[in-house]
Amino acid sequence: GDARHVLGPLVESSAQRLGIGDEVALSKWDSGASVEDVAREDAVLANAVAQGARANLAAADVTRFFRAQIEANKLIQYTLLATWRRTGYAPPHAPIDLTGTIRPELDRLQTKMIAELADAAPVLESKECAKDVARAVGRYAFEHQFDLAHLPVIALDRAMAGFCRVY
Ligand SMILES: O=C(O)C(=O)C[C@]1(C(=O)O)C=C[C@@H](O)C=C1
Repeated sequence: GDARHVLGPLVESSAQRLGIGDEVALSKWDSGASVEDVAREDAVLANAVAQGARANLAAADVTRFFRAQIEANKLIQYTLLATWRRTGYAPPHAPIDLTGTIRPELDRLQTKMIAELADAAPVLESKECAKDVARAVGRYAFEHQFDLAHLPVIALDRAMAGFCRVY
């Protein structure tokens, strides 16, 4: 139905955002910086609320959504870093510029996600919101042949849990 149509792009973008989390984790492995950067989180949320307002999205809906996106990103990072710490090494990679390259990439993706959030806004009013979201993630997993217990899917459920007003 309609929910399926409008939630698909948001789920795809959320998965893309989590994929960038892999890069962020590698940069933090190299720099030794903490996963959590509260000042950056505040900047991400403030920017999202401002962009959301121009798309007629309520601050509460935008904040709840991007908070969950950030929490899911940290889940990915903590899991990857712990895995690398246990083995003693991370996958080989070229130097990563978090502030010059990765965060601007997250910012560009966010602009796209605000538009997708606006397209999906009618689902917020549905009593089936949470079910629709859970099914949208399930469809993504099925299409990509990911097991539901696979970390990217677990993180995607976490990331999308902020979409609905009640989840
Ligand atoms: O930019 C970072 O340093 C990230 O780790 C990414 C991110 C995010 O999801 O936007 C996640 C955790 C940090 O607390 C801040 C922001």
